[in-house]
Amino acid sequence: MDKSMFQIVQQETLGENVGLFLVIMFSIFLVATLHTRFSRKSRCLPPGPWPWPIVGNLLMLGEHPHVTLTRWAEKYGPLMHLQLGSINTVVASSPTMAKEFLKTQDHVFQYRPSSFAFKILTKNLSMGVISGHALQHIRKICTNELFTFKRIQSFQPMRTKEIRETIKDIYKETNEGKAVDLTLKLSSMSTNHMTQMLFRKRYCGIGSDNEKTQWFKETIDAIHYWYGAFIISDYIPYLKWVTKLRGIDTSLQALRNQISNFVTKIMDEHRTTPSTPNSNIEDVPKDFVDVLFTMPQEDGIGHLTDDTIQGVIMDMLTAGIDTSTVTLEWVMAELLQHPDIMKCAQAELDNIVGTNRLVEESDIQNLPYLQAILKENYRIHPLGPFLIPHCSIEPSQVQGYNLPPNTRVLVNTWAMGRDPNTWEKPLQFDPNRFMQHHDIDVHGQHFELLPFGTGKRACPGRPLAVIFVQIVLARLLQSFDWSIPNMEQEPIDMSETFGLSLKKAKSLCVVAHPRLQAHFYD
Ligand code: HEM
Repeated sequence: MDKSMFQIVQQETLGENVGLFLVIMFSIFLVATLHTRFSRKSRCLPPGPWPWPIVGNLLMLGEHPHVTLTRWAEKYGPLMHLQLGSINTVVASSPTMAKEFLKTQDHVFQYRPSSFAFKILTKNLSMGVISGHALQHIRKICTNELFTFKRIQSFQPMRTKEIRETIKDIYKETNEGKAVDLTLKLSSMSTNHMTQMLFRKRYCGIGSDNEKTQWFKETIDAIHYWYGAFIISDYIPYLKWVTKLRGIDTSLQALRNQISNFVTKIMDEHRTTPSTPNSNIEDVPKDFVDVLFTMPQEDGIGHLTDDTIQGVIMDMLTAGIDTSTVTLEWVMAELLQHPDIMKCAQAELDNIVGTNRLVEESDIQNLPYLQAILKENYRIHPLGPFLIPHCSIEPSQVQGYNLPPNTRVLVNTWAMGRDPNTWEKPLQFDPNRFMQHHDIDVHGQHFELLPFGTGKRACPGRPLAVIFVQIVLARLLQSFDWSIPNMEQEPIDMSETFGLSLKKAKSLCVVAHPRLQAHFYD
C-alpha cells in the first residue's frame, strides 16, 4: 500500500530529527572523551589507562580489581592515575611508592575517604572517618591502653581456653569420622576471642544461644558486606537518587539501628556490672568497654562520650574478627597445598616444644619457621589488597605530579607481594625466603611487606593480631596432621572474593588426624 504524503513527510522529519540528535550526542561524547583523556596530561597527573566520560575507568576494573590494577601497573608503572567516576585515584604498586604515601607524606594522605554505607553505619564515629586530634586521641588510647603487651597478656588464659575448645571440637568431629569446616571453626573462635576482650561475652559454640549466634554473625557479615559494597553514588555523586531509590539508605539505617541498640545494651550492662579489675583473678581481666569508660576526653575533661565508645566498639567488632579468620584460613590452605612445608613446621614444633606439652605463646619466639610461614602468607595473601584506602584533603605533589585535593590512594600490596623486581619466584609459596631475610618483619618498617600498613593509619590491633594468629597456627599444627578429602581428584580451590578483605571464595573443609595423646584434647 502506498504511503500518504503526510506519512512520508513525517517519517523523513523524524529521520532527520533522529539523525540530528545522534550527531549532537556523538559530538558531546567526542568532546567529553577528548577532554577527559587529554586533561590528564594538562593537569600533570601520573600515567594511567584512558578514562571514559562520566564513569572514567570504573567499568574497566572487572570482578577482581586488584588483578586488573596489577596488570596495569606493569604497563603504566608503580604510580598510576585512575579516574573512578569523579574520584581521582592513584595506585602505588612498589615499596618506594608505598613509602612516599605512608611515610614521607603520611601527614598529607592520612585521611580516609568516606562512603555512603560507612557514613550511615558508623554515624561518622569510626576511626575510619574521624581525623586530626580526635583520631590521634583514640589511637593513643588503643596504643597505651587497649593493645599494650600487659593488656593482651591479661587475656592469655581466655585465649588459651578458647583455642583449646576449638581443638577439642575438631577432635570430636574427627573421631566421629567427619570432615571439618575449618573456616567456620576459625570464625567462631575469632569471634569469641574478640567479643570476650571487648565485653566478656561468647557468641559461638558451647554455652552460647544459637539464635544470638546467628543474629550476631549475620549482623557482622552484613556490615562487612556494606563496607565493601560498590555503591555508584560514591563515585558519581549526582546519582545519589539512584542509591536512595534502591532503598539502600533505609536498609543501612535499619542495620545501623540494630547494631547501635546492641552496643547500647552492652554499655548499659557494663555501667551496672563492671568487670572485676582484680589482678589476682587472672580469668577476669578488665574488658575493653570498662577501660573505655575510664578514659578521658580529648581535652582531658570528663570521660569519653557514649558515641565515641560506640564508634570504637564498632571498629573492633568489624576489624578484629574477620581479619584473623581470613589470615588463618589462607595460611592453612597454603600448608595443605604444600605438605612438605607443613611437615617442616611440625618438625620445628616437635623439636622446640615436643609432644608432651602444648605449645604456648612464650614458645613463639623460638619458632622462626612458623613465623616465616606467616610472613610468606601475608606477602601472597594480604588481607585487603589495597590496605584501606587513604586520601588527601589538600592539593599535593608526588614525584613531580600534581594531585588534586581528595585524591584517593590505593596501596596495592597484592601487586607488591607478587612483584618479581622485589621477590625471587614471587608466585611460589616459600617461607625459606624469610628464613634468609629474617630481618624483614610485619611491623611496618619494611615497605615490601606491609600486612598491617604503617604510619598514622597502621592497624592499631596489630600487637594482638600477631600473637593470636601465631598461637592459633602453632596449636593447629601441633595438634593435628591435616589433609583434604579427595585431594588428588579435587585440588583446593584457591580463588578469592574481592571486597574490603580478600577472602577465600570457598570454605576450607579438611580432615584432621590427631598427633598428640588423647588427654591433650580434653
Ligand atoms: C591478622 C589480622 C589483621 C590484619 C592483617 C589487619 C590489617 C589491617 C590493615 C592492612 C589496615 C589498614 C592500614 C592502612 O590503611 O594503612 C588495618 C586497619 C585497622 N585495623 Fe587491622 N588487621 C588485623 C587485625 C585487627 C584487629 C584484631 C583489630 C582490633 C581489634 C584491628 C583493628 C583495625 C582498625 C580499627 C583499623 C582502622 C585504623 C584507622 O583507620 O585508623 N585489626 N588493619
